[in-house]
Amino acid sequence: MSENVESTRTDSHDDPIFAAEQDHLSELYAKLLQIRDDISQDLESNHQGAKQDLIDMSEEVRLDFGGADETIETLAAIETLNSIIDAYNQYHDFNVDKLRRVMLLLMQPYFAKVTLEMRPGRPPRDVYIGAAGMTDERSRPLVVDWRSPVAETYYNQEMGPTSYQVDGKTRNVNLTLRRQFDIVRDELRSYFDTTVAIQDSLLLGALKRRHTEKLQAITATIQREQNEVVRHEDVPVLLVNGIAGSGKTSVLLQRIAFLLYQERKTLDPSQVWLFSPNDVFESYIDTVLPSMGESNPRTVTWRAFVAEQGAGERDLGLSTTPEALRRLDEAARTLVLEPDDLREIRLGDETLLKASQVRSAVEKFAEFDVGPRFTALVKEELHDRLNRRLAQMARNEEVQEEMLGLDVERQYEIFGETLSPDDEEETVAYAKRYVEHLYEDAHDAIERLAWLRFDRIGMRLLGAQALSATEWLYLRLVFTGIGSRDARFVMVDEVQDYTEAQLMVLARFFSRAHFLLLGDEHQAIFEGTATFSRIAEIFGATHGSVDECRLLTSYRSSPEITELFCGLLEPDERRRLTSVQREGVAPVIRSFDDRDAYLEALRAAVTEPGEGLTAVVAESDARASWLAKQLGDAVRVIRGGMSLPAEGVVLLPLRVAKGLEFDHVIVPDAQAEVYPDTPLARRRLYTALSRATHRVTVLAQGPLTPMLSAR
Ligand SMILES: Nc1ncnc2c1ncn2[C@@H]1O[C@H](COP(=O)(O)OP(=O)(O)OP(=O)(O)O)[C@@H](O)[C@H]1O
Repeated sequence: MSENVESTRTDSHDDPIFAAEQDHLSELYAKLLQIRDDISQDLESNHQGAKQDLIDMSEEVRLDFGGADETIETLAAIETLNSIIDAYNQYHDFNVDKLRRVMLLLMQPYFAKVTLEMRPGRPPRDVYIGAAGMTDERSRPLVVDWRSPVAETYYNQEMGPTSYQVDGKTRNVNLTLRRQFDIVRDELRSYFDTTVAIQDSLLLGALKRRHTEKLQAITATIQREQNEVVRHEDVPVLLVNGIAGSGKTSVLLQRIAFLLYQERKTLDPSQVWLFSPNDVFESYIDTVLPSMGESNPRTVTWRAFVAEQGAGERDLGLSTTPEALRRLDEAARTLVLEPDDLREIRLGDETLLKASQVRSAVEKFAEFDVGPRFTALVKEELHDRLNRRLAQMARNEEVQEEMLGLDVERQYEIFGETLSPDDEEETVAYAKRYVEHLYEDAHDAIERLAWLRFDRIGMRLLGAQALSATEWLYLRLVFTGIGSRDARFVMVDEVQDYTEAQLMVLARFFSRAHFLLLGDEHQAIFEGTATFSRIAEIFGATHGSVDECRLLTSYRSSPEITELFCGLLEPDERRRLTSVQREGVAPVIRSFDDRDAYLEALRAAVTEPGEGLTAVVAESDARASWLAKQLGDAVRVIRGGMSLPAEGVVLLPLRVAKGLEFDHVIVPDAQAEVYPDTPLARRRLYTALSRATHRVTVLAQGPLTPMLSAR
């Protein structure tokens, strides 16, 4: 990064600009406090009002199920009561949301201001940008949300004529001032004016701070290349290739917050899926979105996804080849289902549709090739047959008696009313609802395709002894065409660690969703994973087009560390990468001929007093166990499902360390034997070293890996 040009930093109270900005802040803060108090009071009085109304109403309502008339009256009264509660809730939700935004802003009302000439000749307008938006009582903006269209002018980092997009239209404006603030509550600590936006003073301040055990939102300091991803137009697939520490995970979370804001009327967080590498990582990122006032999306690992889909007990399928999936696709075209490929529909001990009935439903559509249409037709037929069977059961007197013998509470639970059938016909109608209630899972089983033995079919098609989870999921997709109709966005972090077959499953499972795929080819730490060009081909085939972005600056690591891990890359590539300049410590790289000296150095490194969190990143799980024995209490072993401590020394295998960061990283076993000069070992070493923010210690037991030189 080049040097900062014409930037001022001030914290002097003699500065009139500082004084004016502090005045503005104080005034705005008072308004925010007022808004907070008004809403709380409103909520409280409404709550009390609501409480009183509800008490009054509920006292009027008598639960009287004596006869048909009384029952109807009681139910009507309960319904009125419910609608009152709903109305309060809606009003309440709006206020609660506003209160949430105010509380967020009271911690830091804004972090930047842009002054814009909206139209030539008109006085310029100051726009203050914060983590959330807030208007005053006359609906004038006090602070605008960082995701609002006009805030783009801040992130664009273009002085003078610039533009932003509103509803697909470009608005041209003139940016005359871009000011950043360091604010805590109502106290202005300093401000920075950037006339030529090159170096970001706020960014340097943020990077100097020691990292915390949880990832932080980067809202105030999103950089230009990152903003292109965060605010990217909605495309079917966006593939981001970024070096270690370039903010991929951060950008991913900001993008989710951006989408939730932009599509707030229609997008629910549950329609956003986030695939993360492991559950330590899941807990590392779980406070970022809530700190921005948003809910977390559905976060899953591949393992959890597979289990959720009912394929959990199989081999995860990490060695499944794309050819195997293509063979399934092809073989399915001429597949003739055999009687043993089908299964009866049962619930507990009760068989609801016999195997012969399932078979005849399948035979009815034998002229269709196996595929979504065939499956939909058979499912419909099975639902019909099940309905007929349930109708038959409803005429059974034993069932009717069982129903009439239900206690009142259970009747209410099932029917929303108590039973008082007048005649035989009505009794049968109730009994129909009763059996539908009892056996509703049978319809689900039909939907889930429980009548197909995928393992048997797949094993026959592939001539294999067993199906992997990947193959099983894919075969089911051959039958259904799609997995999720509900998901709208699927984000995959660390995409370089997925195999082609896994990605083929995801692309097809979420064929209607838009994808954001982020990764770093140099961090592919497993054998046999997909290259970026293959990733683009796979998603191009299912989604039509793939847009690509690059992130080339490292924000995590000091220049010394960035130089060390970038030194492992091809010279061509290395030249394009940069890091943010700040003070750093030279890495320590040492090798030892004898084991005792090595262990002594390792123990010294882990017990050496240091700030923050230190991680010993072991090359494999086996090495992590060996090291745990050697280092004993000096380190805390991190396993799946745990979260990181704020400080101290942890020991974890590379597989778990990926995606995380630490103040100090110790890479043990850096001998040639463990890290030979192979492409895979190079990527593993690059991944381990790039976890460090400030310090790196590399220790080898025997000759050092040829990829590094001692220093
Ligand atoms: N614009 C930014 N402002 C402040 N900090 C940033 C910015 N971008 C990234 N960072 C910080 O840099 C570090 C690395 O970010 P992040 O983990 O998102 O990168 P990554 O590309 O996913 O890394 P990796 O691929 O190596 O796991 C984090 O501490 C993050 O807070």
